[in-house]
Amino acid sequence: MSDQVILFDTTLRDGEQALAASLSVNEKLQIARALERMGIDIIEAGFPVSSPGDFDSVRQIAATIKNSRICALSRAVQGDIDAAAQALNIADQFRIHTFISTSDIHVESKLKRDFSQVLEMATGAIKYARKFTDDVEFSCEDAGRTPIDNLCRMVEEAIKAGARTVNIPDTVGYTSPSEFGGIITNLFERVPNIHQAVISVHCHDDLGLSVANSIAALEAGARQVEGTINGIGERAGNAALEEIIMILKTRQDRFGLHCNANPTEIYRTSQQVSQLCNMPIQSNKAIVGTNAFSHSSGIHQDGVLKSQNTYEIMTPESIGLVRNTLNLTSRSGRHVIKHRMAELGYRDSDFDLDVLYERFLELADKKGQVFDYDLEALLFFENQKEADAHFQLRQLNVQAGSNHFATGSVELQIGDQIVAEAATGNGPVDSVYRAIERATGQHIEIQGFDIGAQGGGHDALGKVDVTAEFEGRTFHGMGLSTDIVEASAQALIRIYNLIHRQQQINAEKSKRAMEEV
Ligand SMILES: CC(=O)SCCNC(=O)CCNC(=O)[C@H](O)C(C)(C)COP(=O)(O)OP(=O)(O)OC[C@H]1O[C@@H](n2cnc3c(N)ncnc32)[C@H](O)[C@@H]1OP(=O)(O)O
Ligand SMILES: CC(C)C(=O)C(=O)O
Ligand SMILES: [Mg+2]
Repeated sequence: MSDQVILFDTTLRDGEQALAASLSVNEKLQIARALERMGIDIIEAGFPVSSPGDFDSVRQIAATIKNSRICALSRAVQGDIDAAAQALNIADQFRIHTFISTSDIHVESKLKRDFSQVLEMATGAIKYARKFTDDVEFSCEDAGRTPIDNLCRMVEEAIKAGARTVNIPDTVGYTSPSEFGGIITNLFERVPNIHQAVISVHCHDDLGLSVANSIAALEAGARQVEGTINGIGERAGNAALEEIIMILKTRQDRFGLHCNANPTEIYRTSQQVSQLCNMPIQSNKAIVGTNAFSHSSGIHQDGVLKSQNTYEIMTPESIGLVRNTLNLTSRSGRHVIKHRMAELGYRDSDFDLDVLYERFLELADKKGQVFDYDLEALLFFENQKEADAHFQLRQLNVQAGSNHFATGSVELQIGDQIVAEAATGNGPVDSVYRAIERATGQHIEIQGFDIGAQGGGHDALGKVDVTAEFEGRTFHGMGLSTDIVEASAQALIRIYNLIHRQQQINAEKSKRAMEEV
């Protein structure tokens, strides 16, 4: 049996299912590019039938990404498979992933069918998907709770029908490692044609066992593993792919397995997913948490000073976290910024050096020393900006104290018009939000408002994340500034722009529909 493990990332599909605000196409493309660069073999880009937005993003990702194979999900029904094929067929090679539940509870209570009907739907869907591509993956949803006889039967028939990869998900994170590894061993012992397909696993983290279960399955012979960056996903999430990669790399001595991923891309990709998805990383999270490589107590610090590997089983550098020895201040030039960005894993094409340098100087003037997390936040914020944004914040002023209402005034560029407005409010942010609302003439229902500091100290960059609902969809805007009121205004303006773009798309669609009539 091969010792190569295929890495399948589903951050953009299963991961995205857990987000309050869906990602824009541009945001999904940024994540797909980072995954490609990390060496992920298969990227599950979405579930095209679920919405026109998902369809468009799968199509654009399939058109853009060349070094990872793009995959899309479909239920075991022809309409879903047609949508997946149409979204993917812009790429030379692609994978269709079709699934149906196999556990008694899902078959009876959810699908309201019997097992033989489900077997027929599964094999019919696989054969149909094979009309579009040789690379068809089939998943037995809720395999972890499926009677083993039924699971063996389903796997055997799926392979006969043409599935090249058969995925065994622990959909509700129910099994223990020995149990889940046992399921895979059983399949290898009992399914006669099993070696004609790659056996994959897809574990959820409801009991905190998703990574342990995935590893147990690899030990038992599975050779594809599915997961998401930072473990984001439905409910408690999916197996964290960065943890699996580092287990395979760090414990090669024990497992003897290889994967294509470049681990030095992990840190940057993890940060990007966290920022774009508005999902902060718990500080003690394995591999990518801020504390994952810091040592607090004297005995540990003494040990690390004497020999780093007394308490570090891997180095921060191995995941792309490179310690800085150069102070970045307003006296620094473009060369050092470029050098540091390269050390952090960014390529020249990831940023416009002049723009980044200009933002860096503005920040350095305000706070003195600029840290890595500041640089990364500036880059992230710049990447979010659009030159032709309909709404742009030109100026903002606030008067606030402890005794009175605050007064905020703003000057916005809206299209080619300059609009100025002022309002009072309950605190500076409220007054500015009211002034923006007056200037735009449009009310937006805010659902979530989070202020955080990017880095430590009272001069840290303030990061504001806002989520807001408009016509049943949730939008996410982020703002970044040393002034939290300005960061709050930027986040709201970003939402106005996202909604404006959505309105334009809707208007174009109804125009096209009218023309067709
Ligand atoms: C374990 C997982 O992560 S599965 C993936 C979950 N992801 C999503 O659900 C993506 C977002 N979902 C959607 O956009 C919508 O639910 C859609 C477009 C997929 C379907 O929407 P609707 O047609 O309105 O159906 P709805 O979601 O209410 O119900 C699901 C239907 O699909 C059926 N179904 C569920 N899974 C499957 C499957 N794998 N194959 C075939 N049918 C299925 C259900 O039995 C139900 O059918 P019913 O209407 O006959 O009872
Ligand atoms: C669609 C399948 C693979 C899934 O996400 C699950 O079972 O958790
Ligand atoms: Mg899942």
